[in-house]
This record gives sequence, C-alpha cells and structure tokens, in this order.
Amino acid sequence: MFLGVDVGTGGTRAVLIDRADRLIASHAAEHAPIRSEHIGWAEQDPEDWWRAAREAITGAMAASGLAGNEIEAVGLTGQMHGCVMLDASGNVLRPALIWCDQRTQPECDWLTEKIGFERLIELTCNPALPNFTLTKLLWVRKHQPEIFSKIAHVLCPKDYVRYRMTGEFAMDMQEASGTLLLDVAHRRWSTEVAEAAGIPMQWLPRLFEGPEICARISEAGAGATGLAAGTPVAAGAGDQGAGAVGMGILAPGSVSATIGTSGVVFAATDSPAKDRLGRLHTFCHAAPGRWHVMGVTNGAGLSLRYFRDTFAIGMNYDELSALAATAPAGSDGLMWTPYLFGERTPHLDPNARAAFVGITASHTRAHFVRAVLEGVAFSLRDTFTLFEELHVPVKAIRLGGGGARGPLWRQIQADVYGQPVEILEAEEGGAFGAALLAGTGVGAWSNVEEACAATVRVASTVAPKDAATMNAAYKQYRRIYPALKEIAKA
Ligand SMILES: Nc1ncnc2c1ncn2[C@@H]1O[C@H](COP(=O)(O)OP(=O)(O)O)[C@@H](O)[C@H]1O
Ligand SMILES: O=C(CO)[C@@H](O)[C@H](O)COP(=O)(O)O
Repeated sequence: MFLGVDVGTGGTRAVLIDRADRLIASHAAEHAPIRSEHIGWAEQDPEDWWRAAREAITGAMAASGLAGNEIEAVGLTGQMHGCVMLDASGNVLRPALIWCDQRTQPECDWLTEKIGFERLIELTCNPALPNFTLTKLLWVRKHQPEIFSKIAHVLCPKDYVRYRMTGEFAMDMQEASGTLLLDVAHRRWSTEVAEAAGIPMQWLPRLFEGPEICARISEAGAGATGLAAGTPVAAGAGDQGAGAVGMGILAPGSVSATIGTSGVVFAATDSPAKDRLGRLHTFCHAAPGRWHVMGVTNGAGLSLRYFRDTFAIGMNYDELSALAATAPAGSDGLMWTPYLFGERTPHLDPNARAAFVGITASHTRAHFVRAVLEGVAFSLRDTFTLFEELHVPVKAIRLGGGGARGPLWRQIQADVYGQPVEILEAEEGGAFGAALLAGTGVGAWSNVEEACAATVRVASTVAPKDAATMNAAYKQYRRIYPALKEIAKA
C-alpha cells in the first residue's frame, strides 16, 4: 500500500492505493483561508498545513482500517513555489508567502537587472516572476531584515510537511524548478543565481529525483500520523508534476489541462524546451530524465469559487453548472477575463485585473456563470496558442482538477481547445501521482513510465460540439487584455 499526500492551497488530501491501483481510502482536511493583508498578498501558516496533513493521513488510515506498518512508502506533493523560512532550530520564522502572492514585482525587476533577462533564462530556463520562491526571499530581505538574518533553511510547502514527518530537509527537481534557484537543464542548484541574489547555498535542501527515497518517517512523525517509524518517503513533486504523473503525461505530445485553484496546461518534453520570452515555465519533470513546459492561469477554478462566494451564495458547483448550461455557447457576447490574481501565462502581469466585458440588459445570471467557465478555458487556450508558436506537439489532451468534474466545463474545454479531451478513471489528482512516485521508489514498478502504464486509464472522451462559435469568441477574448491593460495599471 502507498500513501500520497497533497498539500494543496485549499486543503490537504491523503490517498491510499494498493499495487493494483485500487483506491483504498482517502481523506481531506481544509486549510484556514489565505491571509491577504494587502491587495495581491497571500500568506498561509505552515503549522496549519502540518495540522491538516495529520488530519488527512490519520483520517485516510482510519477509513482504510490499515495499520501503520502496512504502508510501504509515502509520496508528497503540494502547491508549488511557496516560501517557508526556518531558523537553525527548524522553527518557522514567519507565515509563508504562497504561490499566488503578487507583491514581489520590484524584486523581480531587481534580479532581472542584476543577472540579465536572457542570462536568467539560460541559467534557470525561466524569468523572474512574483510567483517564484526566490523573489519572495528577496522581499523578506528588503522589508523584514530581522527575519531574513535568522533564516537557516528554505523549503516549499510539501517539503515543510516532509520535514515535520521525517526531520529531513529535501526537495525534488520538479518543485525546485519553481524556486528560480535551479539550473533546470542540469538538474542542480544554480550557484550563479544564488550568489547573484545573495542567498547562501547552505539554506537550500538536498535535491532528489521524484521517485527517489529521500527520508524515513521519524519517531515524532510516526506519533503524529499513525505511520510506522522508518517508513520510506519519496521525494515526490510539486502538484503539477505529481498531477502529470497521475494522468500519465510523460511523452512528448501528451498534454493535460488542469483546473484547480489555478489552471495549468502541461506538456511533457524530452529536453528543456525554453521560451526565450519566458511566457511558459520550463521545469524538470517528476520522471527522471524528462522535462516539461507549462502555462499557468493564476485564477482558474478560483474564478468559479469567487463568483459562487460573491454572487451566488448558497449555490454549489453542480447547481451553478446546470444554470450555466441554460445559456448558449459564447454567452451571447458576455466575456470574463480571469485575472483575479494578476496573470502569468501569457501576459506575465501581476497588475492585470479580472473583468466582465460586454454586459447588456439581456444577460442573466446564467450568462455570467457560463462566461466565467468560458473565460477560464480561453485563458488556458492562450497556452495552447503558445505551444503552437513554439512547436510543442499536442497529440492528446487529458483533463484534470476540480474543473474536470462537471460535464459542462469538460464540453466547454473541448470546444475552446478545438480538440477531443480525455477524462481519466482516477480523479485523485496530485495525491495519486505522489503515491505512484512512492511505489516506484520502493520498486513496485521499475520506473515512472511503468507505473503510469499499469495504472492510468482513460474513462471517456468528449468531442467538440461548438468549436467554431468558441473559436470566434476566443478571437474577441484576445482583444480584451490589451484594451484594459493600462486601466488596470492605474
Ligand atoms: N462539480 C464541479 N463542477 C465544476 N467545477 C468544479 C466542481 N468541483 C470543483 N470545481 C472547480 O474546481 C476548483 C477546485 O479544484 P481542486 O482541484 O479540487 O482544487 P485545488 O487543486 O485548488 O485544491 C473549484 O474552485 C471549482 O472551480
Ligand atoms: O503555481 C502553481 C504552479 O506553477 C499552482 O499550480 C500552485 O501549485 C497551486 O495549485 P492549485 O492549488 O491550483 O492546485
């Protein structure tokens, strides 16, 4: 039996699978809401992730009826990029600045000036973006020097949970790619970037490939979770990396579109394929010897959640989707740009703002919900447009995340991408991929490719129905950001 733990943004989820890929049990625990003291800020308390991880693991174990010593290995995944700062005794120094925190554009500008845009892409395959860990450290140095001076270790969210379970400081290559401190092409920390940024190398954890066993459950970790001391823990991957493993996105041509809080279009590559303008992320894959590119919409699933919580209080996602299905494809010209947290792909603009455009007195609430679903899909299509430009092959598209749960959003995605989309049997996301990495780490499968071949199955395919309408609407959507950009900045 293998345990996968996904330290997400909204909550932590634990899943238990056996060697035949049967889901034995799962349990989720919510996190406290994101703290946002100022517009664009986003912080979470690492102690809350550890509380939720304990709850999720003990809940899944209780539901399965298994004893701790029946778990052969643990794999970890989670929201990427968040900056957890620890002192020399391993104490958390301040709340973590998480992936969607947008405050660090000045630090991005400073770093880009210092290293040079092209050199930074040469060294790390990526540009400086406010989402990336390093820029968050630079903000703390400038604004909270008393905290910065006490830092002894820097980790990402799931790696902090690993530290609490095992006492080890470790990180996988895929996660490390999103720190902006990794030499992605050579799969090692970039001393040149660390030195230029003024970050001591000894703060950085040891690096491992996704399936490698990098630690074991400690006595304290065992006491807190019910797992057995000594249980092997695989390095795992960031949520997008582990999610791709769980969806079998390994070979060039296979692509996923995942709508969680964020939205990600992810393509596997067999070498580090860089975008010289930095609009796509180029990261190490969780499978050794592979890489991937991905485009990210910061506020994808978040758009629907925000709409529900602000304008449709008391309605659930299924009710909202059923309402949206009563409006026609194209929402009679009403459009939504999902830039609730600024935007990454393709605009790289933390000042971008969300907007409904084209409202008339004929539009009903149904049109508004449909426009939200369509606007998110348009935003993900922007990444497919970049893939075309950069000759990244797209042979088959698999859908993942909460956005793949309802039939309408699946259909809208097929229509907007203009291609059939595949729905998978297992819908356990990154936690499932993390469990596969753990199983691979202890030899249940000889490599990640074999693990995916044995466990990932397509359940159904959704063909496009209204591709022409949605193609015309996408052309209109592309005109909104350039038209509103200057207003949003003001
Ligand atoms: N039944 C559903 N129908 C349509 N969308 C859904 C449904 N359930 C969840 N979602 C969307 O998925 C998002 C959550 O996705 P999930 O993958 O569970 O989250 P995260 O990765 O952020 O923890 C929600 O914000 C919502 O937009
Ligand atoms: O920033 C990224 C990837 O670059 C996000 O994928 C975060 O890792 C959060 O994921 P979700 O909560 O949306 O699943």
